[in-house]
Amino acid sequence: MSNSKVLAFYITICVLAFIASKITIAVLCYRRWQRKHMVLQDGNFTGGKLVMFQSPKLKSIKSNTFMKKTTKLSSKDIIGSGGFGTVYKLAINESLAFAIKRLNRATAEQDKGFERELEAMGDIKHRNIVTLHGYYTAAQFNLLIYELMPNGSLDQLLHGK
Ligand SMILES: Nc1ncnc2c1ncn2[C@@H]1O[C@H](COP(=O)(O)OP(=O)(O)OP(=O)(O)O)[C@@H](O)[C@H]1O
Repeated sequence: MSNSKVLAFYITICVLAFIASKITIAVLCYRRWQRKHMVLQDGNFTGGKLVMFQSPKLKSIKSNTFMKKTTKLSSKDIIGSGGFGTVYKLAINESLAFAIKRLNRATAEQDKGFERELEAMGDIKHRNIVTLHGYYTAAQFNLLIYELMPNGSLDQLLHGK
């Protein structure tokens, strides 16, 4: 091999190594950023994935505790239902409770509804708008984890149950 070819070979190797190292650093930084923005992330709950956004309220809750209580929800915990799903009250302890909205995944439209709600509510933070704390997604259903409004809806307040 001529000298120029050897030189070109080394330069190519150096450029490729440089690009690979940059990509590795970018991936590691992105993963670190993702971890920082989630309190809990677990892919092992009956094949589903739980994601809780970072908030002081959730710091003390373990993902196992949260999921164990969620799987025990039954019809007696229902606090409402809308066009897309059923809403349950999930009490973690005496001072902490959430509203869990369960959306079935029977149709593509239901999946889209979940994604739309997640995108819209995940981006909003306002004292007059209920906070979305996270979500759980599994093969059969999706859950949206909301701050519980203990006094019910404005509709209920105005028109009764
Ligand atoms: N965060 C919450 N805290 C307390 N109750 C809630 C909460 N979110 C929903 N609910 C109750 O569950 C009911 C259904 O809510 P949901 O968001 O599923 O539907 P909706 O917004 O009323 O209607 P649609 O799904 O058709 O837009 C509400 O009317 C309310 O009574």
